[in-house]
Amino acid sequence: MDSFDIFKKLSVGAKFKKPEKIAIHPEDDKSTAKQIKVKTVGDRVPEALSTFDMMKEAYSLSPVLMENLKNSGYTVPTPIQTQAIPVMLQKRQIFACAPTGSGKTAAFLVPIIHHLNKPLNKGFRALIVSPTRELAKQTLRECTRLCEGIGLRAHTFTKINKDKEKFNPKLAQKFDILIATPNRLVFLLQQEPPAVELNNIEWLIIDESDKLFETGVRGFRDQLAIIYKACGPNAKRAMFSATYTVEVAKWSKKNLDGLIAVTVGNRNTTTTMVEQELVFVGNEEGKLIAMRDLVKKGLSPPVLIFLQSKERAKELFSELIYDGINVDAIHADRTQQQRDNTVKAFREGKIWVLICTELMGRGIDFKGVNLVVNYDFPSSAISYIHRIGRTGRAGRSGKAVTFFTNDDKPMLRSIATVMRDSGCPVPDYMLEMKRLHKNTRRKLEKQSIDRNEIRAKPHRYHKPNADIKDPASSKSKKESNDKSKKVKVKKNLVSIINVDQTSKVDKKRKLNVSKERKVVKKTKKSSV
Ligand SMILES: Nc1ncnc2c1ncn2[C@@H]1O[C@H](COP(=O)(O)OP(=O)(O)OP(=O)(O)O)[C@@H](O)[C@H]1O
Repeated sequence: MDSFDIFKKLSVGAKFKKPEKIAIHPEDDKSTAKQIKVKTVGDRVPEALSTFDMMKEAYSLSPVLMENLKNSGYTVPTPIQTQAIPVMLQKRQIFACAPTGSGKTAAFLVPIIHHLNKPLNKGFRALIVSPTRELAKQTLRECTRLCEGIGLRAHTFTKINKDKEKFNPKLAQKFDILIATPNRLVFLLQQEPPAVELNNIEWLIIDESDKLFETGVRGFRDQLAIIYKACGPNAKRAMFSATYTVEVAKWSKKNLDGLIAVTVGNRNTTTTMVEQELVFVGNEEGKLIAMRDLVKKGLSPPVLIFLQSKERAKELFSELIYDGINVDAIHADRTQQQRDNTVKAFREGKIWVLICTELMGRGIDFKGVNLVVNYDFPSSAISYIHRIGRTGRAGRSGKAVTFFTNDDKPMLRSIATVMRDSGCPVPDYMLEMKRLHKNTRRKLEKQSIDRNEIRAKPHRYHKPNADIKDPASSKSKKESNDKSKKVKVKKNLVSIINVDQTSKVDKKRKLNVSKERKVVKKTKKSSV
């Protein structure tokens, strides 16, 4: 029996039957469409659209915009679009919650493009706030596509053209729509004089609103307060997200006059298009074995692999690149240019497996991702929903595999509950596990688990799991450090031997691995 057979014996992974295909469009399948409930709360809710043509008749949508929708392949509105578009076309403020990959971007872009109508040369009139630069760029692409032939121009800030961003009223006047991350925007707003003018904003869209309301390290909430103030009291606001949090709902109810809340399907569930699997892997070595087994069985690219930190993303990259997998990694330690290149290469199919952190967990729309692997267990149910939502988008099916170890037990119940609520059968024992107190859960969500390094060789001196006694744990730290150094040196020798047998690109990437390993060792703190 080899190590993999042992792993299989140990595994209590739950394999789930593939969900039935559910229609993204009401017309695709009338019976299933009825199951996608669109709930609204608010006064005088506008009639939902059943076709895009209804917008032309009821709201005189421009033929060019209608044509652009058609050219994007949008022939029938998705459930969120059926309701959010008419709400915004009537200039009502909205709080919208709809599953991942269900077309929320077009749901807010179409009404703002309609309202802005044509370029006025008076600067930004609509602002879309996105949590990451990658998402901002993606939204810019969709916006540019939908604005074609209308003359409206959208802009996003990047670090690369930092200098050009210095207050330049002429440059800013050419643009109508600004798509920005809160960090960058607040930085520019706080320049003396402000490097960006938001006085004319008519629509303020907060994409991934629950993320931006998190009171995290970056203090998104404080940043949003600065942005709101800069936009002035007349800007209409719209909040969009795939996940619901009480904080955003309460804030919206209190602050948005005439609010209409729109919810598609059940709150905080995953899309039904994703087949979900939870796999117990014992410990960190088990994860690598399980990962290699997935490869052995045959991966169907594109594949996304999520890790909890940039250090771990680098470590897994170092392992998988040796296996000859067409892999790359994206995380906060890479330059903006490197991140852009990696995203582009993955979109173009030049990279098949992309290792990433929470940075890519939200909003990113890679076409046709077949598999999401949660190599590290997500820190919260919300994170799980967004991560696995990178597959099963726009009516396509997908698969998500989540590895867990003994260390992940405390959060297992909440993920299992999301799976059950999304229609996946889960073993009863997971649902019967102890429910964590709200405060404990929040604390756990904020701190990432201290995990052993990802390495092919067994960890002779790894942190012992609760159930496994490690005979080496009593040895002095110095001794174990010395031994692990020896293993590292050996591995680097192996990499040099392999380099000769590979292509030029692989040679370069593999040689970088040794350098990256050293950096990983130094920066052991966990962040994306
Ligand atoms: N009416 C439509 N018909 C067909 N495809 C659509 C339609 N609207 C949007 N799409 C496509 O669906 C995919 C997902 O859309 P989008 O990225 O807006 O999802 P989302 O709801 O914002 O997801 P997330 O919550 O993950 O950010 C995109 O590829 C988009 O082009």
